[in-house]
Amino acid sequence: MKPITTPHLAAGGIHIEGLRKVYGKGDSAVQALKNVNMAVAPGEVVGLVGPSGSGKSTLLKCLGAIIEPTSGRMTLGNDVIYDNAWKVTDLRALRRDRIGFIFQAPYLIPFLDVIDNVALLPMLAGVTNAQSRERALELLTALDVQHRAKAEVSRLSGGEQQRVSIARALANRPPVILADEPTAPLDSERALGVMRILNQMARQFQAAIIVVTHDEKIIPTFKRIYRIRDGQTVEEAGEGRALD
Ligand SMILES: Nc1ncnc2c1ncn2[C@@H]1O[C@H](COP(=O)(O)OP(=O)(O)OP(=O)(O)O)[C@@H](O)[C@H]1O
Repeated sequence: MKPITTPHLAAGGIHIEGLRKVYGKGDSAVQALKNVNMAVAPGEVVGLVGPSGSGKSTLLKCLGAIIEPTSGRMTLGNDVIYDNAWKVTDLRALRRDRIGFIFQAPYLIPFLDVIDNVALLPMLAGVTNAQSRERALELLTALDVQHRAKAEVSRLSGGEQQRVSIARALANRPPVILADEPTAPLDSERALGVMRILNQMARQFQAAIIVVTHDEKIIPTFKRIYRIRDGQTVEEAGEGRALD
């Protein structure tokens, strides 16, 4: 096995120590996460890989402040988010402003055009409409779909919709992006295309990106992988196969 290169997280990134999650109580309790340690630096894309039932979704939901862990510690940049209890009072604002989500399906809003799908989150966060649209257009340009800015989402190809959903995840400039099986339905070429984009976006916007995947096509692209099994993570060096 190759040596591990855990990034130093002097500034930014996400850091998790000894995270545990128990569902239920007593005899029916399930220890979904037993001891998860993870560090992802700004600009880095890591893989989170594990068999069914190993705890990937639970970890992603804890990271995304969708469910509450049982114990442990999570920091985002210099801020302690969770330390045996939430340390942030407004979890909705945390999810909206500091965490970007990318799913297997794009889940775009059908009655908004492309640019407003991306601009909506900054608008909800209090950015003016004009600035939100400007930011959305900048992201759509970075993702090479700016020519579709005024289109209805139903008129976009699947690949274009996926790029718009990546732009939306970046719209509030979150320090962390959680991607849940973003390449599962795609063929090899398109899957690698999405990974190329995620790597570019991580560098350009200094986001720390965590990609949950089973997809053998993209696993060689990661420089670092967290394997999760029975609720525990083990870090290993990936192949980091060049994407460009
Ligand atoms: N709401 C819940 N209540 C009780 N147990 C749960 C709940 N959600 C998940 N679990 C259990 O926690 C463990 C981890 O589940 P989790 O969904 O995180 O795994 P996963 O790796 O995402 O699996 P998959 O790849 O099949 O989606 C499993 O044993 C599962 O049955």
